[in-house]
Amino acid sequence: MIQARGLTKRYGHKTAVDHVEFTVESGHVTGFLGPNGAGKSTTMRMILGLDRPTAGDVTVRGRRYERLGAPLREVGALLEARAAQGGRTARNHLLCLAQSNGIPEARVDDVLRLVGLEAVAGQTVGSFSLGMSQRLGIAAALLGDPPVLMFDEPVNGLDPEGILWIRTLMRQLAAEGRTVFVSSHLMSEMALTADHLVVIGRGRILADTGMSEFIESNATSHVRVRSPRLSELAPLLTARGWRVEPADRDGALAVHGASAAAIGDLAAEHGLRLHELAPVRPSLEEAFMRLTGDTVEYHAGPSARPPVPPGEPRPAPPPPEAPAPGDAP
Ligand SMILES: Nc1ncnc2c1ncn2[C@@H]1O[C@H](COP(=O)(O)OP(=O)(O)OP(=O)(O)O)[C@@H](O)[C@H]1O
Repeated sequence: MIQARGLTKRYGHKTAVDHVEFTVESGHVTGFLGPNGAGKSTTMRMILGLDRPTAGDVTVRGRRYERLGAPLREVGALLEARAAQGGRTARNHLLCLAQSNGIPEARVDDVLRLVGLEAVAGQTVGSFSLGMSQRLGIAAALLGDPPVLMFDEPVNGLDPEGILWIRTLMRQLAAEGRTVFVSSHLMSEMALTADHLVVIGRGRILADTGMSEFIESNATSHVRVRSPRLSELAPLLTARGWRVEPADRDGALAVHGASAAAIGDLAAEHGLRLHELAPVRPSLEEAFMRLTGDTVEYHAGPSARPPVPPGEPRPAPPPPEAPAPGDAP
């Protein structure tokens, strides 16, 4: 279990983490989400004693990191994939870690096998791809067979097979009763991996809740409807008080506030054929964007902005640019 109480970190005038309270329970994969610069890495570094809190504290299994007798046996972490010294072989890198933490040599071969790096164990770490470095970092985290594991962006650089592997591994580690705390910006991946979420924005906790509760309380579902007679169907739907808007493709409608059955019945009553009637569950991405929208510090330009979720007011289009001298009218 990881527990933060009043955890605060200031860098000069910048408050990176602001009186944060949360508990990461064992037996679950807990996702740690937040926009860029929200304070995730700073929090993770404080958990691992790499940064000292300005106020408050954070404990792993009831003790601060620096008070843990054999840290690698208590908490394993992947923070920086490229942290290993480039001149060492993968096996030597792990062996040094094992020897300085009283871990038997046989465990090095176990974890190399577990992460699929057995065949390249004799290669220098500097020659590794990002994906191989990620696997090596995960091997180091698992070396002490710890009950608590933390991964910062673990799927970064992994190919689809690697992503599936780490997802399965994390779920398996949690099923064994371990505490698994993982940050990622990949919402679709997080939705498949985590069952609990801690969400941070501008250094403050915005949510600490189960995955489905988070999605349900921050986004709404709708029904996607396609019909060759949409122009007749749409007014009937709005007359029932259901909110109707164009869906994002195919000329379909997104209907909010009605079940698929109710829409189907209404269409049948009026003899209107339907070509699609599909309940759409809101995604983690949609829920995350709605909750954290106000806390995002670094916005992309308009063309790079993600589509506005259904039901949200759309931003006004930019005013037309004045034609440059010489432009064709
Ligand atoms: N050593 C430091 N000195 C000064 N400011 C820092 C330092 N480390 C982090 N910060 C600031 O603290 C805030 C939180 O940073 P942090 O790296 O924890 O965010 P993050 O949620 O991990 O972001 P990302 O998703 O981009 O990795 C940011 O505004 C960052 O610029």
